[in-house]
Amino acid sequence: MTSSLGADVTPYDALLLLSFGGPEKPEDVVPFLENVTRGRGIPRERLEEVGQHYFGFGGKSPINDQNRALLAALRADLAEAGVDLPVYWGNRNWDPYLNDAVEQMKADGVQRAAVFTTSAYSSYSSCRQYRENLADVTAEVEGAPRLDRLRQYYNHPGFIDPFVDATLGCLADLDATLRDDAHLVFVTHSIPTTMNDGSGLNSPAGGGAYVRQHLDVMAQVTARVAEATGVERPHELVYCSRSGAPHVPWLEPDVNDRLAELAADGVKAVVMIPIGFVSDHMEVVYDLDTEAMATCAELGIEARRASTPGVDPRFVAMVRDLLLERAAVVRGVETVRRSVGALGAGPDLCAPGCCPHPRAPRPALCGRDDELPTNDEVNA
Ligand SMILES: CC1=C(CCC(=O)O)c2cc3nc(cc4[nH]c(cc5[nH]c(cc1n2)c(C)c5CCC(=O)O)c(CCC(=O)O)c4C)C(CCC(=O)O)=C3C
Ligand SMILES: [Fe+2]
Repeated sequence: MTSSLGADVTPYDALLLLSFGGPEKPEDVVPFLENVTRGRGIPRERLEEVGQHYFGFGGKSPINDQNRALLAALRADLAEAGVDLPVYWGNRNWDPYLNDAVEQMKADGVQRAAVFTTSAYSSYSSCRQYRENLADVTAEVEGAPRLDRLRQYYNHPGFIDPFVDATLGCLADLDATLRDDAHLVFVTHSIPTTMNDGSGLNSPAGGGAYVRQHLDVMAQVTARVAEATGVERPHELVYCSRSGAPHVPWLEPDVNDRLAELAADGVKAVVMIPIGFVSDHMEVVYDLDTEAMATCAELGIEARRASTPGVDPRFVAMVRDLLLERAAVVRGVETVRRSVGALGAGPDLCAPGCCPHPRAPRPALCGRDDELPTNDEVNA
């Protein structure tokens, strides 16, 4: 994917990769879970269960190595495109922490950084919570660089195209007798239904954006796969990784429950497409590759799991595209905002009150409701 945007990243003097973070060894697991769930009322049993998922993988989440690979790929891509920009990496919940990255940027004299998050969709957990962390770090680190979060990219071709190819690869890998009737099972992280209701609130898209955005991605991938194979396949969106108290409704159906229904309906093969995840997180390697795959084996369903974008060159180039696009916007230069599907490119700044905190409002950066005097002129 070549960008028509050139290589001018002015006024940015750094790019920050902002991710979730994950444990790297058994001793990390409990403190990591404490970081993630502080003040969130997740039942003890659920935490123990999730801890077991991590211990089952030697206490190491795949997410940090995925980010190290992305960091290296980003640096190589930028260098090759003639973009001279340092790239930093910080996590919300584990080392290397966001605060340390911002301290380092400050020490290096960075004035204004673009921030790419490893989270593609709108919702409190996938968008505003990252913006709250940016507000926190800006408040905590005196003289911190200004931080501009890059827009949502769930419908950018650099995110969609790798899923299309990954799905085609899985179909090709299935026995020819199963291929045409295989179901496309799109999977994302479940969230509380109230969190989905608030997702995108007050923006032109309206509430419920989390699910709507996923349905749009599903429609795109399904149509492209049909075009490439000449076969229209049944498809649907299901969820994994539900947590929280049992009486609180979360998005359903759970992938395992739905697989059981599909088997009962005579479905013999599925391709699971983890469109909720930009790379192989614990949810992908445990909830899908371990648990859902075991469910399929029990049910006699032949299953494949499509790969995540990871370090696909198109996904990596997308980050550069978003960066150059935003830099052009800030400079007041007309630019193309690439997107596919029905919903259009998302805004640079979030709408006031969108994706609200489930309990108590907190300052968040990169919105039109910033309580801190940043980003205002971007929107002017
Ligand atoms: C929408 C969404 C994404 C996708 C967007 C994004 O990527 O940000 C995401 C990503 C991730 N979630 C992750 C891990 C966890 N999430 C938890 C808890 C929760 N997630 C939620 C939602 C999401 N989560 C919610 C509504 C909760 C309930 C508590 C709360 O309201 O916050 C818990 C607590 C235990 C549990 O309850 O499961 C853990 C350990 C990891 C790291 C994985 C690794 O190690 O590879 C990643 C990438
Ligand atoms: Fe999560």
